[in-house]
Amino acid sequence: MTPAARVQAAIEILDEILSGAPVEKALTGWARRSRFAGSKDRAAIRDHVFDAVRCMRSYAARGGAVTGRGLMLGALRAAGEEPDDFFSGDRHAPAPVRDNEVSRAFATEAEEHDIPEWLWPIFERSLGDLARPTAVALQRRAPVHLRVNLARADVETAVASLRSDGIEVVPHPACATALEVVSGARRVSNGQAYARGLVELQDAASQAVVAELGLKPGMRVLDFCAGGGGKALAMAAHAGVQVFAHDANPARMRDLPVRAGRAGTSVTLLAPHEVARHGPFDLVLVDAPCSGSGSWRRAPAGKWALTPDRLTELSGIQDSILDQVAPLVTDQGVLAYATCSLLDVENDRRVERFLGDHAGWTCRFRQLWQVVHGTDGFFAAHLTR
Ligand SMILES: C[S@@+](CC[C@H](N)C(=O)[O-])C[C@H]1O[C@@H](n2cnc3c(N)ncnc32)[C@H](O)[C@@H]1O
Repeated sequence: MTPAARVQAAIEILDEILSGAPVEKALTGWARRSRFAGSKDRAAIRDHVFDAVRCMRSYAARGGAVTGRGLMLGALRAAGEEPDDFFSGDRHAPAPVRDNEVSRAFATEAEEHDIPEWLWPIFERSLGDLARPTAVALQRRAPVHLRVNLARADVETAVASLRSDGIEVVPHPACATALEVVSGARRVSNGQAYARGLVELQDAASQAVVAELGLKPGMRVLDFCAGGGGKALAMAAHAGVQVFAHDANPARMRDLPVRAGRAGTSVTLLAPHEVARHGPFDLVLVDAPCSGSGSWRRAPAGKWALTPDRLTELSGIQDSILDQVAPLVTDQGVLAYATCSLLDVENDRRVERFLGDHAGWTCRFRQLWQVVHGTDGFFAAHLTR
């Protein structure tokens, strides 16, 4: 496909997304209908689409319309490309740019920085001086991070194995197990290092959240919101730690046993009615459902789907999960609360609410990992009696 044909494909996919289709579904639907496209074409089109969803507001302003065409026109202008080189009207290329398809000045800072208008005051209050640089970082692609699975290999062995797969990495400062892929990212999931369980795909801040838990041999820990099990697996890589996993939606943990097997570790899945009978636990991790604002680079549609009502609803869910798990923690144990959110209403304010309602508990650790420091945005607090 020509570069212009890739732009035309992105326009069609973006129009589907703007009509309400989920991003992945729109991309796979297009790929299924377009067997002529090679893997490089698909990857380039995917990048166009994700870039445009990340920068939906600013590209629409630069492109003059909230349409697939407007977004791609805005994308080319933002990148300093000459739109006429792509919008040529040639076969498979978009039609030529019309006189009324002009760029306009940004109406607000939120528009310029691709944050929903209603959220900007909360974003600014939460991040202070880092609000603008964080919003800019969220407009860009996320790096690919790997976790070295210490249950299978040390860092040197994993790096050597990745190199023989054609993947170059550098250590990431957020955590001793974290590597950042500098080339060959698309080879990771088909490589030997991954197949043999030496590495897992996991953001460095997610790894750092687990590294800060102070896991020691003999501990029994519960991952209460285990989902796909990224953190449960990272905890299970610690020798002598017994990991239990639970999720309100157990189907989300479906792949966890296979992933644990590949990693040479073990995680015991608990159905909701089994949790209390296995408690209390030395550590309960609540990796809570949240806005996902810290990972909007990877899942940018979440940025536009969030509403004030949903944010309020999430706070209620976060509070009720914390209340529910507090009795599952041993007297000397730790309740670790984590979110991949940058917003104070999901982080500090939830901790303050918990401490206000639960006499005798204190917060002995609190940290926000910042997107501007090269990881997803993540928050963690350790609550003890
Ligand atoms: C942020 S995700 C977890 C990600 C996962 N820990 C990881 O590292 O891959 C939050 C999870 O919480 C689950 N969840 C939502 N409400 C819950 C509840 N009331 N109790 C337990 N889990 C819940 C969701 O199904 C979702 O899988």
